[in-house]
Amino acid sequence: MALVTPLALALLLLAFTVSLLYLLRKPTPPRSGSDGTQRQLPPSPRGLPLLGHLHLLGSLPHRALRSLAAAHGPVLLLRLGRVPAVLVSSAAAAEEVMRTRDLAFASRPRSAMAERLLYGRDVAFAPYGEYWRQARRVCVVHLLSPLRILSFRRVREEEAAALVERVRDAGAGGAVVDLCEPLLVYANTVVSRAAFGDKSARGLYVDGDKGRVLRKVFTDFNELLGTAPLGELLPGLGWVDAVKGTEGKIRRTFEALDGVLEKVIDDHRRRRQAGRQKGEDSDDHRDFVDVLLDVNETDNEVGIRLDTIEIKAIILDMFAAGTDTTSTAMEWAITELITHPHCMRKLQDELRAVVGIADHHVVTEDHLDKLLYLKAVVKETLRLHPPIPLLVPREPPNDAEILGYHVPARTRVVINAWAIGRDPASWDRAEEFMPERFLDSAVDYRGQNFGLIPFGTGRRGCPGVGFAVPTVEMALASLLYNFDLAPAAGTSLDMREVNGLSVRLKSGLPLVAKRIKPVFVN
Ligand code: HEM
Repeated sequence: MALVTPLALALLLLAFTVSLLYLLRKPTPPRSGSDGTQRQLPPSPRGLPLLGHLHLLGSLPHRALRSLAAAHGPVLLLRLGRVPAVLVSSAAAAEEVMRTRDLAFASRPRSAMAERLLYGRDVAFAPYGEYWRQARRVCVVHLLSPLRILSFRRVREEEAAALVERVRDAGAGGAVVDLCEPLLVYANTVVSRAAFGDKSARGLYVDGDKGRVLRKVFTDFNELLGTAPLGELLPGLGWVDAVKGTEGKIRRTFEALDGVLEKVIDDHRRRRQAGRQKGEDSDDHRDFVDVLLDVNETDNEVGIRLDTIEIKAIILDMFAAGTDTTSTAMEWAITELITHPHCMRKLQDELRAVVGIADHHVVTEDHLDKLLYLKAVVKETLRLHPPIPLLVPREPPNDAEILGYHVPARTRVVINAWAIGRDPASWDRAEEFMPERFLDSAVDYRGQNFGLIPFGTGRRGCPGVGFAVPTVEMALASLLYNFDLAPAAGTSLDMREVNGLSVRLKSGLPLVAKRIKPVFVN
């Protein structure tokens, strides 16, 4: 996270100096509950005044937090600047938060960034309550239902074919391609076409200056959502965000996105009006904007009514939640396969066996059900590299409990899915990439197995799993059916991570893509 300017650094150093004096004092024992009764708080490592435990997070908090949990236990009380937080790092503790006491932990903390960028009316950051219940129902029942997801099958197949062509063209003559770029374009285009429909999405992703500017706006949007403003964590430092330009960037990004959404919604309204006059009313190819306008215009069975701002907020949520996460999962899958050539071979053998080898053969979604090793590869990738390693924080509005520890009301609850996925208590040879572990196993990521929770679970679990998984599988199958991927001669992959809205590869994924067979273009 690019949070620190020289000015902020000076302030942090000052805080450190004050803290050194404080360190000479005895640590404070855990305090009682908010109503004054004595209840046992989770253990808490020694913190610093002002910063609390913020300085311990480092640049990759999921890693630092796993070390803290190893030293102090699976449920820890931390203070991130002025924000109290409980860190959950075991499957048993996660199960208590997301299943046993799911209702108590079904709210989210307030995020000033999300309020600014998502109109304070989205789903993912909304506090638990009537608005969230209704908006989430719209997502689950209307936008992301199995039937709706199936209706985007053609989008995924066409975009996977376009991805293959893009990689073929960029890698012509043995040129090195940073695969992260085409994978992100693929994830973005699939979500854009589902959200806006083919016509409007094509307008957004045109090549040339306009397309580039818009892609940059969406990149900034994801980057901002992955940033915690300093002022939110440390009292009195809100002005630092203004000085370093975050405020201006938020305003510009918000205005640009708002303009795009206004135009797309207006176009849809006009087209729908014209279609109604012609008597057209087909549900087959409705995009998200159409579906939300239907909810907006009709009195439906549960009386949900969305206004234009809420429609814009929900659409932006789909971009925020569904693009970086999906492309990150694909990046890590390819990275692990390249560093485990026997797994790559096994997957490519499976692809040839299922899809066939004739030149005109292409991967379609009909093949996905038969690609069992591919499914195991995706699960193993999400176990070792959950794209959002600390999930999305929860916040109990009232006093609550985790594994017998008292959790005071409005404490932020952070679940380290990355540490849980690598916990030797749940996994044999936990640090190793072994897709075979899933071949004869019913374990999956849909929320019944708390050792594997890349999508969270319970009331706030990800409603986009059914959209994300075929998107990831189609791209991986199409790429690995068509290309042998390898680092350029004399280089190896840099597997270091960088933190953001999702945790991605720091140096990208520079590869040579050697065509296995002529790419068939339909
Ligand atoms: C590999 C891809 C994805 C991953 C790893 C992922 C992960 C997550 C996680 C960890 C959460 C928070 C869960 C919790 O608090 O228990 C979440 C929430 C959410 N995700 Fe996903 N997601 C992915 C793709 C998608 C897609 C494609 C969409 C929609 C098109 C989507 C829509 C949402 C929404 C709307 C929420 C908020 C749910 C709520 O707060 O009620 N996600 N996702």
